[in-house]
Amino acid sequence: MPVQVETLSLLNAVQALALGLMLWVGTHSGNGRALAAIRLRALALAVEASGYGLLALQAFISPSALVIGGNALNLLAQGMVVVAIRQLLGEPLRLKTAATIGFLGWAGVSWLGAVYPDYRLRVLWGSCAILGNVLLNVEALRGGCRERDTRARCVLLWVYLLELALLLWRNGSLWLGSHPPDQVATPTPVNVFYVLLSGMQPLFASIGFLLLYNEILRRELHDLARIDPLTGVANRRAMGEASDRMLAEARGWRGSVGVLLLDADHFKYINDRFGHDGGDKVLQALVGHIQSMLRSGDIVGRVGGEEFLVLSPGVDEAGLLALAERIRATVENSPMVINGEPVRLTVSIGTAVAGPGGWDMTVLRRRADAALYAAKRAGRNRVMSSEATA
Ligand SMILES: Nc1nc2c(ncn2[C@@H]2O[C@H](COP(=O)(O)OP(=O)(O)OP(=O)(O)O)[C@@H](O)[C@H]2O)c(=O)[nH]1
Repeated sequence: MPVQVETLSLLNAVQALALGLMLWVGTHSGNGRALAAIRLRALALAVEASGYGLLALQAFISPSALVIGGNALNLLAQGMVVVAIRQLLGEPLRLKTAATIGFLGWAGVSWLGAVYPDYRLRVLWGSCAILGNVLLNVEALRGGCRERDTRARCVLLWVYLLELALLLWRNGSLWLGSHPPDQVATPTPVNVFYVLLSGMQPLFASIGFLLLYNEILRRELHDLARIDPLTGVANRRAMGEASDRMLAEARGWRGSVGVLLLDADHFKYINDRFGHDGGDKVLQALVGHIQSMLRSGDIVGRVGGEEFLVLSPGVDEAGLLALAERIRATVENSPMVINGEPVRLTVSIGTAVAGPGGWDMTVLRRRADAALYAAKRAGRNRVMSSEATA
């Protein structure tokens, strides 16, 4: 069945335009980095559609205008996709690199189309520009097929891999074939297949892009559900998951996990004196002090209003008491200034160590809680071990 490049291009233009419109309208309300990236992708599709539109109208356009205009639109759309993917992933945008690739690609292709016409060199030059953009995308998506929760990155990586294969095949057939065409509109099997597949590419890439958007939103939701919004540390739920993980690991290699339960002393007074906002600032500063004392691998989380849990793998009783004492002393000796007034805060800490014979987090929490209660009763601003209060 004879297939005309113009007809295919028209179909591609309609498809890219429809996809772009759907993405644009579907994300029109709302703000944020991810939505902005989708809208940029939608605009890129509209630009891509214009490129295919030019190819469909080639009978009415001079060949050099087609080369100059068509490639300008194509390369512009590719540059926009590079930026959109990077924006979606939160990677550096590489605007300058994308613009340089686009400009050099367009200038070379235009030269080899209008001034010194050479179709094979023109395709090769344009392919190098496409290769540059694809490599930028692959770099942003790197590692996508390694982890289970980054499957959408993997899908997009495959789409770009197929694009590279298509480029290779097109150039190979041009340089090695016996009767190479002299422009993309010549209806040779290679050209028809190239326009057909490259026309489907926006569809595949858009689906991949939406999958990626979904993956990123899912991860953001996952994180949001596990972060305390006031202090930015793990919340009770995340600490529950972290303690299960840590205890299971330590149990595997017969190690230990230290548990610190820390409560700000007389916090009600701070709220009464400085207001709830002032109290919030004190809690944020307190978290900063705790974090400054932790080793890598230790985790702090907020498990109550002014109550924090620290998990420290691989420590023994003495090490844990030393860590607790360092935190207590740091808080006591670091006066904070709220609304221009100095605030002295102290904390009470209860400790417990998980090890052979005691791996149950509920029991550990209860022991640390009892030690904390003992520290409060003994006058506050002190560390108590569950061993001493057992
Ligand atoms: N600013 C602020 N205050 C909070 C927050 N969550 C809990 N609180 C306050 O923390 C105070 C806790 O008071 P209490 O449980 O009586 O304990 P306390 O005054 O610290 O006394 P002790 O623990 O016995 O030393 C209450 O006033 C709560 O309103 C919060 O997110 N922000």
